[in-house]
This record gives sequence, C-alpha cells and structure tokens, in this order.
Amino acid sequence: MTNVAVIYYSSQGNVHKLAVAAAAAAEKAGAEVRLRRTAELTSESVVPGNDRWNKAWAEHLESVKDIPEATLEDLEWADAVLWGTPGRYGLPAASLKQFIDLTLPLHSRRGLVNKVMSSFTSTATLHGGQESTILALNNAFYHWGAIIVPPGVADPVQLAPTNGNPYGVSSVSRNEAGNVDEDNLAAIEYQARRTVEIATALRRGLQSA
Ligand SMILES: Cc1cc2nc3c(=O)[nH]c(=O)nc-3n(C[C@H](O)[C@H](O)[C@H](O)COP(=O)(O)O)c2cc1C
Repeated sequence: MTNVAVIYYSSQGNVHKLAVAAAAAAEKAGAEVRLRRTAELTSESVVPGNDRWNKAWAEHLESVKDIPEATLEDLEWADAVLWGTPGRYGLPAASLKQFIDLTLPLHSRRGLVNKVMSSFTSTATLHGGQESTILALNNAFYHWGAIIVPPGVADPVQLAPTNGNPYGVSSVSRNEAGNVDEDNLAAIEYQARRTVEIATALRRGLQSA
C-alpha cells in the first residue's frame, strides 16, 4: 500500500476543508492515509484587532483539536505528502514553515529523497499569490530531492471557473471561513488521486529497479 500524509495548516477552515477532501480521496484511491495539522504558533489569531477573524480562528482551532499534529515520523512513514497552507503574502503560513524547518534531521540522512510532494492552497483573492505560495513550498522539496507532482491541467475538472491553478489546487475564500466550493473539492480529489497514482508507480518502479 502507498502511504500518504496530508499535512496542513489552516486558520479559518478553508485549507482544512481541502485537506479533509484530499485525505478521503487518497484513501478511496487505495492509499493508507494520515491527516495531520501543524501546530498553532500563537495564542491569539494573527489578526488581533479583527473580531470576526478571531472568532473564526478560535472556532476552527477548537474544531480540529482531535486531529493529531504532524511529526517527523509521519514524513518518514509517507511515500507521498499532500501539503496545504493558506497563502500569506505569496508564502506558506509560518506554522507549516516551522514544521518544514524541523525536518533537518530527516533531510540530513536523506530521508526525504524520492518522496512525492504535492501542494494546495487557499487565498482571500484570485490573484493573491496562489502560485507563488506553491512555488515557495517547492523550494524545500528540491532541496530534499523529492519528486514534485502538480495537478497540471491533466483533468477537465481543472477547467471549472473556480479552478485552474496547475501548480496546486487553490480556492478563493474572500476571507470567509470554510468557503470552498464543490468544483474546488472535485479538483483536490483529482490532485490526491493523481498523487497516489504517481507515488504508487514510483514506489513499484524503484522496488523493481
Ligand atoms: C498574515 C496574512 C497574510 C495574508 N496574505 C494574503 C495574501 O497575500 N493574499 C491573499 O489573497 N490572501 C491573504 N491572506 C488571506 C488568507 O490567505 C485567506 O484568508 C485564506 O483563505 C485562509 O485560509 P484558511 O481558512 O485555511 O486559514 C492573508 C492572511 C493573513 C492572516
């Protein structure tokens, strides 16, 4: 069986919805799946003066408390990792980046080589940095010697009006909590299936090499 870890950070539930859909789709595609969130770094939301934001953040944090936090062992276990993060100024959220910073012991013993990596994001606006967020994540994957699997436009679902990011499935939240539409969910299901398919083929190919 192919092992897939879905590792994500979400402050208001948009990336969380994509992550849950990715995990279900990977499982349906025959993978063993772990859904993991990265640790909250602050005791308040990062927008302290915004009551609406704070409420959504606190409610979301409470709702995911039973989802285990990601560990290096999850990365070691995984053949493929689906990474999810909100876009923040075209960059991944600090929580996810902090987890990536913690990978040095694993990276130092080449523990991430040939693992399959695929990423997804959510931003408030359509041109708010979705591609650059995914590309910024990819920088770490190149260093690890991992294999990046983008969704591309290899399935018609990517042509739906609210989809279309070939770098990684992305949704536009308008800063509303959990604002992910059905086409976005269909797209992340496709990206997860594709990730499982490529990771399985790679694992089998490397085993027989
Ligand atoms: C510090 C910060 C920076 C952000 N930067 C951007 C940005 O550059 N472009 C954008 O469209 N949205 C930006 N956002 C909004 C989030 O990307 C957006 O609300 C996203 O849908 C949140 O996903 P989540 O619900 O999974 O946390 C930012 C939010 C925060 C807190």
